Parts: sequence; structure tokens; C-alpha cells
Amino acid sequence: MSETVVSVRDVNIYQGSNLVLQDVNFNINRGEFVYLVGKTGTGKSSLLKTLYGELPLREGTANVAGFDLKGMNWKKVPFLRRNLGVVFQDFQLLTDRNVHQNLRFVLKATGWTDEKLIEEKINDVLDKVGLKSKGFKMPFEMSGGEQQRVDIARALLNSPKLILADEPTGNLDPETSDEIMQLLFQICKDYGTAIVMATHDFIVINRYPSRMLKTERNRVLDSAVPA
Ligand SMILES: Nc1ncnc2c1ncn2[C@@H]1O[C@H](COP(=O)(O)OP(=O)(O)OP(=O)(O)O)[C@@H](O)[C@H]1O
Repeated sequence: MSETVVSVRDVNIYQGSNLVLQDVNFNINRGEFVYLVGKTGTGKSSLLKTLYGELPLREGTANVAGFDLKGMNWKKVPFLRRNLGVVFQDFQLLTDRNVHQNLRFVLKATGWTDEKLIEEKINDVLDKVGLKSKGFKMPFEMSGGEQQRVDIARALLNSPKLILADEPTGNLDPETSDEIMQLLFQICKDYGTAIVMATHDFIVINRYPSRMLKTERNRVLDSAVPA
């Protein structure tokens, strides 16, 4: 049986007192690639933020990478984050240090102490994203596509079962977007990582079709569930 990485049951998502999404139900299995689409302001980021613990779960139940989100103590959020990879549109790399130091910073911050293992891990993730020889580069010396690869390398550091990506191709030209999509699908296939990717980019979706969750009129519609 396939392993469930995300399970969301009867969830209502709020921003302040506003109900953004109602009665949300879906499961995501290991190795699945799922798009999250929907018009601007319909709740894609709110859903992702709920999954990575930035927006507390108020109603319903959800389990993400083995963590029960209902009533989760905020002190547990860093542990949840260590079991997830999060990729952003604007990369969010530390601009004052090189690629190697960016990755090292995350490992140190998540409890890694053994220098040999740290070196091995950094080389491993840079290799996975095709940047093995670029560790010495500063973010400002890299193209948008290369910076997005570093962001993905960073997401892979703690070998997550799930990557949440918020418009990872939003700042990239079509050719570079294509390369990033190939990399994300490869990661799914090779390591069994589940990926949820919020996007407005229908060129990308048409080229790399997969299951879709769509936010619409306060609901989440699932292409895997017939209407
Ligand atoms: N921090 C916040 N405080 C209050 N309301 C918010 C906050 N963030 C988002 N909202 C509101 O929640 C609703 C959903 O926003 P959200 O950012 O989740 O949508 P989205 O589908 O991700 O949009 P986009 O495609 O533009 O990123 C919107 O009405 C938005 O104005």
C-alpha cells in the first residue's frame, strides 16, 4: 500500500476572522506530484502555510510527514519544518554568503554537528541539483535558474518526504522553468519525495501534466476525485 505523506480531513482555513477555505479533504502519497492552482487570493498560500505550520490549524485534522497539526504546540513547528522542504518563488537565499555556506547554515541550524557528514551532505544535494562545482559562488553571481536549484538543494538537505513549492517557476523564463520542472519530477521519481507545487503557470502544467488541487469559491477541488 502506498504511504500517505499528507492527510487533510474536514479542514477549514482562516486568515484572521475570514474563512478562506472550507471543508478541505485530500491525501497525498509518497512520490506523488500535485499542482495547487486557483485564481489569485483563493487560498493557495494559506493552504501551503497551514501544511508547513505557519498558519495554525483551527478546525479539522491534518497529518503532514507524520506530524499531527491539530493543536500542535508552536515549539514543535521547527521539527515539522525539518521533515519538509519548502521552496519559494524568490529563492530566499542568504545574500551575504556563498552557496556552500547557505547550505551549511541550514544544516547547523537543524542540529547537524559532524563536519564530515555536513560536507558529504552539501556535496550530495549540490550533485542532485546539478551544481556540484558551484558551491563557492555567491547568490548574486548566479542566474535565477541556478538560485532556484540552490533553493531546491536546500529543501533536500534533511531528506524530506514532502516538498512544498510556492510558485518555484514564477521568476524564471520558459526554458529555465522547464529545467526546474524536470528536476522536480526527477526528485519525485528518484527519491519518492511527494511535491506540492502552487503555480499560475499553465504552460508548465500542460507540459508536465499531473494531479491538480484547485482552490475555487472557498473550496479545494481535486482532479483525482471525480466531480
Ligand atoms: N496575513 C494575512 N492576513 C489577512 N488576510 C490574509 C493574509 N494573507 C492572505 N490573506 C487573505 O487570504 C485570502 C487568501 O490569500 P492567499 O495568499 O492564500 O491566496 P493565493 O491563492 O495564494 O493568492 P496568490 O495566487 O495571489 O498568491 C486572500 O483574501 C488574502 O487577502
